[in-house]
Amino acid sequence: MKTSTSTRPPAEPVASNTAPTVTGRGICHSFGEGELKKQILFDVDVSIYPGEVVLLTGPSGSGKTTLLTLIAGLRDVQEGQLYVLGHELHGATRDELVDVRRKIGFIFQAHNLLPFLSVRQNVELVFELHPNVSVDEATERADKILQLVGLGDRLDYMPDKISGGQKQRVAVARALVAGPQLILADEPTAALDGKSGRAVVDLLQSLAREQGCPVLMVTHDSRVLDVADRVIHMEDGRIVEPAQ
Ligand SMILES: Nc1ncnc2c1ncn2[C@@H]1O[C@H](COP(=O)(O)OP(=O)(O)OP(=O)(O)O)[C@@H](O)[C@H]1O
Repeated sequence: MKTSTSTRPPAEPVASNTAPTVTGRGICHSFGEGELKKQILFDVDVSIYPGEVVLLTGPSGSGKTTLLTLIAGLRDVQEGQLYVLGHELHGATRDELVDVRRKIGFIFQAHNLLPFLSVRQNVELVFELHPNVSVDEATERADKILQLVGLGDRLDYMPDKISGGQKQRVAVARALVAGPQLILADEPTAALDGKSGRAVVDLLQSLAREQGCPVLMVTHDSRVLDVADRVIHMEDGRIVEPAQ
């Protein structure tokens, strides 16, 4: 696995011989049927390389979340080619999609913590998708990553007893705990004040880089633009800035 340190310069050029983690070519996507059918993505090309932090920006409704959920294997690819972590998602079976999702860490605006599970249990839950990881190992790995995100003293707290920023850090820990090969984040700082939002993206950047996996983050938050190695800008379902 590629490793990097905090001294790694931002926007380090990606070696041209590095295989992309994500390659999309000619992706089109529509919602609805018949007369109500509306095309949302038009011929989108996108590449994401190991180790980079890429921001996906653009006005509301421009198709950012649709693209992110396609890459996540959460929607069927209708048209175009989309390779994620070596899998072609167009025409992929359910099992293949589950396999891809297992390798991806997701962070959403609403952190989606389960209110009846403790901080530690919310993170351990990820291993439900990894039956080869024992309960003891799941606990050990959850505790370790929660220490890393600064929540080692909140392991047994319930979500309603921690702050919004801490909840989002639990969500980051959950996204990273299984050693993902790609992190997809949709507006991870939207619900946070400036300081907490900054802490979350800094953490995401440094931890993601330590684990060597790329981050693709949808954001409207101009306060976090500086974490980007690259910005992909979308308008009306098209990428208007070069994708690579
Ligand atoms: N499940 C769906 N069914 C029908 N239309 C949808 C669906 N999901 C999204 N859309 C439409 O697709 C368009 C793009 O939505 P998308 O969520 O991808 O945009 P976005 O750029 O992420 O916007 P925002 O920044 O507001 O989250 C919007 O017009 C939206 O209404």
